[in-house]
Amino acid sequence: MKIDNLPKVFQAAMPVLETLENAGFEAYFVGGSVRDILLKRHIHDVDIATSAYPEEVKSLFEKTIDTGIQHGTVTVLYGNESYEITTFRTESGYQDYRRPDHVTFVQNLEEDLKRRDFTINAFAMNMRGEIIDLFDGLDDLKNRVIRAVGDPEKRFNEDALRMMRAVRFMSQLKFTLEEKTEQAIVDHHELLRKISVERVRDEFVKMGIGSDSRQAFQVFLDTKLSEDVPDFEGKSELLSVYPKLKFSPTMEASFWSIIMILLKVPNNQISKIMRDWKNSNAMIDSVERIVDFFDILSDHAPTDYELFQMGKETLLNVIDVAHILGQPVESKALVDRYAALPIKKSSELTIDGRFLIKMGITPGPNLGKILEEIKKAVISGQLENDQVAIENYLN
Ligand SMILES: Nc1ccn([C@@H]2O[C@H](COP(=O)(O)OP(=O)(O)OP(=O)(O)O)[C@@H](O)[C@H]2O)c(=O)n1
Ligand SMILES: [Mg+2]
Repeated sequence: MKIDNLPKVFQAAMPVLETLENAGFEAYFVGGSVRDILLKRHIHDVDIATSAYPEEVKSLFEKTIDTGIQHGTVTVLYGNESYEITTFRTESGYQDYRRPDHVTFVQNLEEDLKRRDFTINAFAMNMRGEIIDLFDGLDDLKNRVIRAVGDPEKRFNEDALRMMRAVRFMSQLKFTLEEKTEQAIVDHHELLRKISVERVRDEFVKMGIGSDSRQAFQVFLDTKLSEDVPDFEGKSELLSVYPKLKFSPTMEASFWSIIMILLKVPNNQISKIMRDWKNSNAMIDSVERIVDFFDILSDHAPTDYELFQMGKETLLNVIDVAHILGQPVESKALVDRYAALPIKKSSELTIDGRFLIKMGITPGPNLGKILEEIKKAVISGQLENDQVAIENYLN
């Protein structure tokens, strides 16, 4: 099979492959980008595999970074892009179920593709757009099946995170899980405990916001993978409720907020669960805000001032969450109202504290109150955002 008219991301990388081929090496696009071009999905980054050793790759390009040189990966900066170029390798002697503790470079593409997790992730594509499919991945793509390359038990023992990747891809791609691959997860789910929470979390979130999260969550439960992710109060209820949701959240913060709302987690305990999953402080803050404003929106139509406080991003998240939880909100009206607010940020006020002091108001908490009152009046349209108007208003 051959792909004509390769998308721009591949075109831009052509000179890199060409340089490697002209120097007598083999070079291919591999991994998710080849899968995604075959599925006509958006391609976010392209990975390259080559028969050249890392030192040889480095000698061929002007700007390189030693990304993971002991594992064979060099990043090449070319044009405005960067490409991870990895020497063909096998991975033997996995010890911690996470990373190869020993990689062996090989001269042969087949060996490299054999070590990969799923047939749909084990394609290679050369410069001419020809697809190399050694494990019938094209059939699996057609039948929309996630199937391990070779022996699934081996693949999961090499890297237990792959079990989470399996359910994540089910959700993202709306694929089903091949029987033996699923059985191997049932038999080995507890290996997931050896993987860092951060890596598990990233897959968990991708599963939660994928387009078929219901089906994927169900398999996540059925295979008992769910027993090997951070434990928290209400986890089992959550996991059984989630597949019943009709839609998938579109954003990571919405996903976590839905979890908190479904579990009725009090706002002051949100950070505990979020921290168990090793979320960043920024993510924790967003989720707390979304849950707060979701409560407000459930209670009454937000005032202009509340809309201002929410900000565009939180508003979109709250709408996302409300939609999925089946709570009717007039999302277009809200977004339009937000867009029509006289100011979107406090810094857009034409006056500030210093202006008020110059007007003779004494610094202190009272000044803050007056400033806030002016802001409210401007936001609600009672007062023009204009220095003279504000001066008159205060006198
Ligand atoms: N645990 C893993 C992770 C990756 N891979 C291989 O390395 C490729 C690139 O990995 P990565 O970028 O993590 O995943 P993608 O499949 O590209 O998915 P995404 O679109 O999310 O990047 C995968 O396609 C697969 O061939 C693997 O075999 N086992
Ligand atoms: Mg990738």
